[in-house]
Amino acid sequence: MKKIKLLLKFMEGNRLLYFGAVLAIGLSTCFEILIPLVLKFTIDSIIGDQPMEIPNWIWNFIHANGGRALLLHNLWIIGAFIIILTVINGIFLYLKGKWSAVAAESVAKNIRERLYNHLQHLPFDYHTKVETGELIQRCTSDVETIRRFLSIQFIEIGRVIFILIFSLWVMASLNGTMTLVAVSLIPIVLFFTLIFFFKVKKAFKISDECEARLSTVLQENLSGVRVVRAFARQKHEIDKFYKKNSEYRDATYKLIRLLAWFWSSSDFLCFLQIGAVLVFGVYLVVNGLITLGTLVVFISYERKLIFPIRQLGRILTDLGKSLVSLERINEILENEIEDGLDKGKKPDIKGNIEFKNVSFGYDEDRNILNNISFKVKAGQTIAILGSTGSGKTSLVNLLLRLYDYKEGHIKIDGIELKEINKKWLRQQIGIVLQEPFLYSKTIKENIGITKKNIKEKDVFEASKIAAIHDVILDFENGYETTVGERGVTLSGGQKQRVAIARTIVRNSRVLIFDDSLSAVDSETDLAIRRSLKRMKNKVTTFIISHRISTLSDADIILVLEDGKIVQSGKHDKLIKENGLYKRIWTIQNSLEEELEKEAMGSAPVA
Ligand SMILES: Nc1ncnc2c1ncn2[C@@H]1O[C@H](COP(=O)(O)OP(=O)(O)OP(=O)(O)O)[C@@H](O)[C@H]1O
Repeated sequence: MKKIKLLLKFMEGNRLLYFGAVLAIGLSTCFEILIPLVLKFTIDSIIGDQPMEIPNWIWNFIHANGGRALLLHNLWIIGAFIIILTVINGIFLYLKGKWSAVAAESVAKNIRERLYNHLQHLPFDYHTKVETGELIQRCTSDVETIRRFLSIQFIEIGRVIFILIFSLWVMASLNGTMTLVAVSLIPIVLFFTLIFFFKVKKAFKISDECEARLSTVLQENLSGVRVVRAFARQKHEIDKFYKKNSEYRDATYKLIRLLAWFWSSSDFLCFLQIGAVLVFGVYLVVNGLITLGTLVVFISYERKLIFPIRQLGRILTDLGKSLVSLERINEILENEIEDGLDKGKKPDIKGNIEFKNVSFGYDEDRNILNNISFKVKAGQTIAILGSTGSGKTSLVNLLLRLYDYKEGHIKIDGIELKEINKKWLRQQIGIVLQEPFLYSKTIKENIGITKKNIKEKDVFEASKIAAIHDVILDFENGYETTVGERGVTLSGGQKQRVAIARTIVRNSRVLIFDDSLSAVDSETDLAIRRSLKRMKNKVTTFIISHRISTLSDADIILVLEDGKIVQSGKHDKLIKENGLYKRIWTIQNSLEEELEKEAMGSAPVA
């Protein structure tokens, strides 16, 4: 019931169109029902000599225009009348098809827009947990299933109801006993259909889930195709795909077997019912209990009645499928959107940041960050070093309020972070993510994507700071060079620098580089950091890096281990302390020395 309500909610704004479609199908059914009655009248009262059981005004009309004799000698008039009825029936069927299709398209558009809108507002955490392939399937295939149901089957339910009412009413008025025979197997067909509906619903769900798993494998494989190639994992990936593909095929086979079994056995029941009408009807005609015309009406109504009832199985199956799709869509919509995204203070951020005894964990029972405290003044650079998984990204994510801290305080310019409007905060703080994502657009569009009406000179300026301007100008199409999906036509370092330019162009007072200089060489890294220092505004900069040379000239360096600050201070102080910083510095220094020696040794003697 909840799902039906949801469906009706999605239909808001299109209900009038659906009402029109239902009306059209009702009128079309009336004309469809009328045609066998005209045949009965022709067989019994024009060709035969039965009394004309027609309304008086029709009788008067026929009588005034030549009577029965005229019709008998001009049977084409009856033929023409039947054609007219068929054409009117066709017009109503056309209107029904048109209106229901327009309404269904509009509903599907509504659902897609609602889903997309909702996905944009779900918390960051949601997107780190769900599979993209699964989401894509829900936004496409599941919406399509609902669209198809609403456009075709939904209205068919109305048709079945109309046929049932009109034909039973006419049949009962013609002959009660024959009507009982005509409907004798209908409860069995209906029962059979309903049982089948419940069985098949489960099979459809399994098949859909298998399809989703298959899309996920495909999507992951295509996104990570370069990793697969680099690690020569093609066989593993192909095996994985084959497995999911076979599971999908098996689930679909099962479904098809069920459907085949249903169609064949229900066909048998339907023809048995038509046969019963035929045999019993012929018996009644032979014994003069009903007319031949009445038998023609019963046979033609029986076909009109029994097949749509059998079709009810298909309709209910599709209804079941649509309800499953609706449930899957609803699962997304039921996720709460990010809390208070546009609520809170919108201070003019200067960049003084303080962490005071901050603790945070993704799960209730495990802290990722413990008792973190430090202060950074506007314009200073703070660097964070730590082993993998020590909590560096988590720490800067807190600053953007992608997650909220559990304990302690984070203050920006003295204002508690939780009081600041999330949307505003994210507009004020620029972050270059660990894995930069570039759109399939030109480099210029990629850099300017976060700012409206951006000026070309600002794009150039940002690119110069990111040390990518000259590289871009060297490309044949310069800034108009289209970047392939995920930026594959650029090198890792170039991609990182375009992403840096994209962040710099926003003129944020706080910048975060989450290991974003890892793919650039030391010289470019230095050039970028120097340009950042020369920027007009005082920018508070967070740099996460594993490379000591990137961190060494920071005003404050934090060393994280297991979510705790184990060392902090300037480079000169830290290299004197025994600890992680000194260890990494020593290793990196000796590596560099070795590389230098190797380079000297291989240099040609002048
Ligand atoms: N969305 C999440 N849900 C649950 N746990 C997470 C989530 N993101 C990160 N973690 C866990 O939190 C811990 C810290 O992760 P984080 O990404 O902050 O580390 P990091 O120091 O930035 O690592 P790296 O240098 O590898 O990027 C890890 O154990 C990680 O598995």
